[in-house]
Amino acid sequence: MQKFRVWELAKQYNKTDKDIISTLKSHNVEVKSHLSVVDEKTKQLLDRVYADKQTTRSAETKTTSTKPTAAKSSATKPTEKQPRRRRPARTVRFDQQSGKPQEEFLVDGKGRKLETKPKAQPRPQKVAAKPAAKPAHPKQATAKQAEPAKKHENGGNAQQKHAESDANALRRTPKKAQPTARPTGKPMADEGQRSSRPVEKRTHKPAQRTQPSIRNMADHNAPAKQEEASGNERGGRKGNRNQRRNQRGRNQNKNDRRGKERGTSLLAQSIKKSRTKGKNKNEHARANAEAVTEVAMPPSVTVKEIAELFKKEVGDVIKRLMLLGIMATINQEVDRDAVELLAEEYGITLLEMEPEEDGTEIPEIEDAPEDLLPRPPVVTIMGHVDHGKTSLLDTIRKTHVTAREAGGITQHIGAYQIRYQGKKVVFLDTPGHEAFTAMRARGAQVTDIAVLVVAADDGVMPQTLEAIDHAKAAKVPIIVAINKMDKPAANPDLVKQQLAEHGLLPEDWGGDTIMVPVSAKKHQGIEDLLENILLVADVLELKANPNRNAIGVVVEGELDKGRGPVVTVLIQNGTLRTGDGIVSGTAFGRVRAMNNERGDLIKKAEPSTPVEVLGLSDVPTAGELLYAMDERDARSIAEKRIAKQKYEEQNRSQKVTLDDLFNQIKEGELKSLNIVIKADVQGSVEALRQSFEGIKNPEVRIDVVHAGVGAISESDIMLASAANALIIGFNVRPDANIRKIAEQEQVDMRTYRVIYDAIDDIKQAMQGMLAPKFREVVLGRAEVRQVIPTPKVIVAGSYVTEGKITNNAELRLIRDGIVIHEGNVASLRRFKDDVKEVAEGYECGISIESYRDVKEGDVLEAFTQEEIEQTID
Ligand SMILES: Nc1nc2c(ncn2[C@@H]2O[C@H](COP(=O)(O)OP(=O)(O)OP(=O)(O)O)[C@@H](O)[C@H]2O)c(=O)[nH]1
Repeated sequence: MQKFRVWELAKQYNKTDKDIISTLKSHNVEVKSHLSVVDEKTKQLLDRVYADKQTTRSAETKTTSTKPTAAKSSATKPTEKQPRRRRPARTVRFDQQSGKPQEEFLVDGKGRKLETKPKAQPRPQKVAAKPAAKPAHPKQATAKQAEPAKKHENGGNAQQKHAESDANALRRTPKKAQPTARPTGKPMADEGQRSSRPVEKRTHKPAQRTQPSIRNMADHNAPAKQEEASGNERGGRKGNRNQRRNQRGRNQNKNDRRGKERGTSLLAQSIKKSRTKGKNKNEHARANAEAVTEVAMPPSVTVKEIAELFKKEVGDVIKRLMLLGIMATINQEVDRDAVELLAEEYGITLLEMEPEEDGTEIPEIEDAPEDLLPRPPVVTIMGHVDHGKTSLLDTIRKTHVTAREAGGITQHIGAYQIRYQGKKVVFLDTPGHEAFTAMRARGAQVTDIAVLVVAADDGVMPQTLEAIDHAKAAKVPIIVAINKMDKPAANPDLVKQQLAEHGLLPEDWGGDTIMVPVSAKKHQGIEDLLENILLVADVLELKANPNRNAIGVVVEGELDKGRGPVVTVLIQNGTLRTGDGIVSGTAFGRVRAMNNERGDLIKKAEPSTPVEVLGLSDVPTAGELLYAMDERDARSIAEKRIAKQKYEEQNRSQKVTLDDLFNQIKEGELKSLNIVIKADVQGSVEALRQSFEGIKNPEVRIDVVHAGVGAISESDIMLASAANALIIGFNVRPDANIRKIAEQEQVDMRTYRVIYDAIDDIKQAMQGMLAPKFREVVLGRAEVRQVIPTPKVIVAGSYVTEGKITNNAELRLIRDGIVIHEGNVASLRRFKDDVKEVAEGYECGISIESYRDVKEGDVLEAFTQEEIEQTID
């Protein structure tokens, strides 16, 4: 079902956001703000409401123009009798076909048209279009009523009455002379021209867009100017005559004022002003004309900027914010919700500003079909640990990657190009599937074909299934390489059967998955595999345009001491050349040098070529796209991205962390350190509380905001977040959910098993001495489902619920959120085999070194210690 935002509807119906919201509310449809979303049904309701209203109004307007005297009352207050005072009635003429307001004018007591102006600004007219309608909310009334007043400050009692409704705000706000309310300094006359072409708004230069435009009537001449503009547009001598008359009138007023002022001293004038201040109703009316009623807000504003835009005193803004429960200082940024509340308080309508052009996005250029040329396929090798991915690739490349790798395990993603039967094929060697997924998450689909390596003697294993899921999710065709066929235990039929059970039916069984038996070790079946890869690639008809600026995907990157950032990029489209300007994420630069996978210097890299690129300012993340472009543009985009990143980081509220505690104390940001204590037993809670409260520091005081027994809960985090506190857990462990919430709330949660460690950390952090050399990294968790006693050890038959368990990790045994024991993994097994790791969603047998007290329902948490770089201030 289609969804609509309130502001979109407002635009569509030519209404203000508030109109739409109040109309919806009056029909029992709950909407909160202009950003709220409504469904089609609600839109249909609005269609009906506004269709009805407009039909009625069109009819009324028609009557007004034909029978002026009768129309006068119906246009202003249809239900009332003839109004006592003959005030000008505002009416709007609608276009019969579009139903949109075409012309707005005043009619005098006799129904004569006083002035006419073309529909210039959609919003003010909307208000004018229903003068008699009673606003649903008094605050809305202020905004709407102020509208006619500001336009026709000399318009008589009606305006004066409207002005009174806003008098409260004005009494608080000392009146200032406002030479012009437009920060751009553009005369109001422009408004009519601009708004008569609303489409142009989209084509505004960003610089113009960033200027907050205030639809403020503080410019006393503005209405006159507007009329002038409309007069000009209508053309004709009458318009010019009016213009001249208006001008003469204004000059006369000016002269009168000057004359009066000349006759009195400045002091006398100011005394006179202060005496009359707040008493004279006409004064209020004029002041009201200065009040801002509509403001286009930039996306981020400080209190000071709000005060300027709203034409209010900073103090008043701060006070009102305080009353709304928001504490903000003059230079503090205020979020959109708060600005909306404040605007409502002041009776100001917030206008939607055109979203600024991002400047950090690079538009996609589509290639014409005739520019596309065939390109080599990019193949990813995937599979379970030790099934022979590296060996297979190694055999294909006829080099020896395995020998060079630490511990024989693939450590990095590599990208290599080979040539077979005169055709090129690119191989990516992935260590797992995270990188593959991470790249896709960034929108970079790097792989054309996935080769799934399954050891013929081991069969389908957890990561085999994971690989299938990843390839399927990426809609990449899979070719299965049944490896280790040379082994006596090889059972390809069993592998095929297992794969068939997971949706991959072999071709020879009537399915469509190519399965090739190979032996990486004995170099058997490799040609067959390559032929099949080329066959699939032919079917895929892979093409790219080499004659354009290059786009590539960062496969991996590192900071080389001598060469700076070295980035492996797979070119996807276009040709990258030495000297090209490049940008990738927030890194930018110029291609200083390029090497192919053999380390040879190359001058250009065409589509599907993996290259090592030197010359970027920084190391981008794997999966980031790299674009070739003019170097200055690249720098500019990167700088904008950096600024955007900084802004987003700054916008995250700064919470207290132990690592940053000293800096915060030093900068005077922290006067008291709030702590939430959670421990396994009451004795520990008290011991910690007393110890913490005993820590003396001249600049900061420790405040234990909460202390309790038991596991760290969500409410503890919420409390810590609200109180800007640290959580100190003693012999307790937060579960995955709690950790996630803490991360979201940016609450620093520290757990200890030795009280002195906790006290020491706090003391040292306060003195800026905290030097944690290691940080714990949780690898995963498993739930004990069955306890199997053996003579030597207790095996915990477990199910990995999160992350992974590895055989070299440390283990923590947790019972009901309390840490019972910490120790090393003695053995990790799947079925009867020792394994290096077990991934989430799989069962395994875990035994803990020299420990037997394991119970069903216990949680085993695997973790390692990660070294932290120490910094010296
Ligand atoms: N007999 C036999 N052994 C093989 C074959 N292919 C690989 N191996 C062996 O299997 C072990 C694992 O091979 P790797 O190529 O490192 O496996 P991998 O899948 O890349 O492993 P990771 O990089 O750890 O994910 C090595 O000892 C290889 O010698 C094969 O075709 N036959």
